[in-house]
Amino acid sequence: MATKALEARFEHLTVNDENEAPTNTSFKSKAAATGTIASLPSSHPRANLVKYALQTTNESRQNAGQITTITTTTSVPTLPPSPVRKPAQSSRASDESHEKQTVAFFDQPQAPKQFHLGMFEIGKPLGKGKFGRVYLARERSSGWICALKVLHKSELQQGKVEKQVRREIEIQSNLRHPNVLRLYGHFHDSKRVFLILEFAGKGELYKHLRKEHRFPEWKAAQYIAQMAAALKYLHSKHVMHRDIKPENILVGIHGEIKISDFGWSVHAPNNRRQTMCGTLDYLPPEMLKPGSSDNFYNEKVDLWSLGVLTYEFLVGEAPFEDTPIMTQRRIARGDMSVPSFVSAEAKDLIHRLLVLDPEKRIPLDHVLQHPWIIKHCMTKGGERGAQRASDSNRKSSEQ
Ligand SMILES: Nc1ncnc2c1ncn2[C@@H]1O[C@H](COP(=O)(O)OP(=O)(O)OP(=O)(O)O)[C@@H](O)[C@H]1O
Repeated sequence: MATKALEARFEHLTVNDENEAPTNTSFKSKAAATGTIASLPSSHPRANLVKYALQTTNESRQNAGQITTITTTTSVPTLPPSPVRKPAQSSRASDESHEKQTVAFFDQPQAPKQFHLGMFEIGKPLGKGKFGRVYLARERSSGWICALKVLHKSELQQGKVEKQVRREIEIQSNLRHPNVLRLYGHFHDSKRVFLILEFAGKGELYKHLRKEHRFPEWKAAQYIAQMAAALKYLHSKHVMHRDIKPENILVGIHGEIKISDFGWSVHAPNNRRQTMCGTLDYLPPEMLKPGSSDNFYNEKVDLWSLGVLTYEFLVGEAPFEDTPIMTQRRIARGDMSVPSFVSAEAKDLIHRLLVLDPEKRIPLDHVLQHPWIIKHCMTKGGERGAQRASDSNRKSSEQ
C-alpha cells in the first residue's frame, strides 16, 4: 500500500517559470488507482453544520478529488521527464526510504532555505479547501514526496484571513510530532502562497469515518490515544488547536493520524483567550458565552473536543448534533447521552472529557492511562495503536 502511494507517476507537467503555477495537472497516481478511500456521497452528512467565524467546507469536500487544470496565458517549456524511482523491495522498505529521504532533504544542514515552485513536480490534486487547492508534489532532486498547498493571495485578502494563514504557518512550522502534520516550509510569488506539507497518504479521517459509519472500539481507542499524545505535545508547546474535529485530521500511510489545519490554533503562553471560532458541534461550553465575564478559556477546550471526537468515532455522529440553537443549549447544559452499544469504559472516558467545568476535565496524561485506552492498546488489535501512542509520547518528549 505504502509503495503504491509513493509510486505516484508524474506526467505532462509544464510550468511557466520557477514562480508560476503548473499549467497541466493531468497526473495519474497509483495511490489514486487503489481507491482505498470512498468518495463522499453528494448529500453531505454535515450539511447542517453551523460554524462560528469559520466558513463551511462542504463545497470543498464535494469538490475534493476532482481533477483541476490551472491555466495560464504564457507559453511554457516542457520539463524533462522526472527521475524514475527504483521499485522498492517491500512496502515497508519503501516507507523507510521515504522517511529517510524526508530527513535527508529537509533536515540536512545544507537543505535549501529558499524554496520555489520549479523545485517541485506537481501531481494529482489531493483536495480543495476554502482558499486553495492541495496537490501531490515531488521534490525534483531527491524524489521526495510532499503535499503542496496553493493559496491565492487575493482570496486570502478577500476572506480577511491573511493573519490567520500567517499564524498557521508560524505555529505549524515549529511543530515536530508523529501525529501532527508537518509543515516543512513555504514560499510565495506575486499571486500565491505555497505551503510544503507532509503528505498524508490515506487522506481525511472524516472520509474513513463516513465510510465506516462508526469505528470499532479498538480503532477509536487507538486514534484517541494518538490524539491525546499529539494534544499533550501541542499543549506542552503552549499551542491550543481549538478546532479539533474529524475534518481536520488526516491519516498517514501507516494508518497513523495527523492533526492538521492550524488556522484556528493559537499560542497561549500564560494568558487565556476569548476568540469565538470553530465548528459549533465541537465547541466547548466556555466558548459559547459571548459577552459573559466568564468568557475566558484555555487549552482545556481541546479536551472537550477530544470528548466530542471520542463520541463521534464510536457513535457515528456528534453528541450535541441538533438544530443550531438546540446544539448550543445542549452544549451549555452538557445534555447528551451515550448509546448502550458503547462500552462502559468508553462511556466513562467520554463523561470525564465532556465536563462543563474545564478544570475538572480529565488531563491528557490520564486519558493515556485510562482503562479504555490501555485495554485496546494492549490487546491484539490494539498493539500497533499502543506502539504508535507510546512512540508518539517518546518522540515528543525527546524533542
Ligand atoms: N498534507 C496532505 N496530505 C494529503 N491530503 C491533503 C493534505 N492536505 C490537504 N489534503 C487534502 O486536501 C483537502 C483540502 O485541504 P485544505 O487544507 O486546503 O482545506 P480544508 O482544511 O479541508 O478546508 P479549509 O480551507 O476550510 O481549511 C483536504 O480536505 C484533504 O483531503
